[in-house]
Amino acid sequence: MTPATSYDDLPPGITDQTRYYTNAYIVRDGRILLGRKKRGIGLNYYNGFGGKVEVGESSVQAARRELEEEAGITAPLVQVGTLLFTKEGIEWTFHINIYRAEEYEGEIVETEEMRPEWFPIDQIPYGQMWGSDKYWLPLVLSKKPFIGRTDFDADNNLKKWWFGHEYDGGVVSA
Ligand SMILES: Nc1[nH]c(=O)nc2c1ncn2[C@H]1C[C@H](O)[C@@H](COP(=O)(O)OP(=O)(O)OP(=O)(O)O)O1
Repeated sequence: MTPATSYDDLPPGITDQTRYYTNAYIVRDGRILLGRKKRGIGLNYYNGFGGKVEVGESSVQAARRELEEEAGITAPLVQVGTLLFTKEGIEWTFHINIYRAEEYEGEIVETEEMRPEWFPIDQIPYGQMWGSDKYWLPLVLSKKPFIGRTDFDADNNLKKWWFGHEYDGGVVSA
């Protein structure tokens, strides 16, 4: 059988190891719910709520579980994008499905992992977020399905990126 990938043919920066993650945003009444990360990679960055997809789970099941674990709420999440994230020194690619919802149930709570905070959508703290989010979060807000790739160095500086989405009848790079 032909292998799915050949090392000779891989695009630069990609390995054949992939790990699956999720990231979810609640957008409601002109505001977006972000969480300030309290531990791990991306400490103190504002982000959506999400994490690793566990064995036996679908991506959307993982997204719902992580939202509940990290913010205490449930929501009818719909996928809006996919991000391939690489970081120098990490040998796998993070495949992150991005979700959004306009409604939620439950009471938003601070957890061990995240401190939730609402931001007006014209005051998103991009300076305290992963460097590529300013390019693709607007696509989440406008519900434009997208796919993208972001390559970071070991110090979390954004080195290269590409986002594609469809609009006005064509596919463009944002
Ligand atoms: N908003 C974002 N923009 C971006 O460019 N990369 C992001 C991102 N959110 C997460 N990533 C990347 C960086 C990070 O190393 C990886 C996994 O992110 P997470 O914060 O979800 O991981 P965690 O290790 O906290 O997962 P769990 O422990 O399962 O919650 O995905």
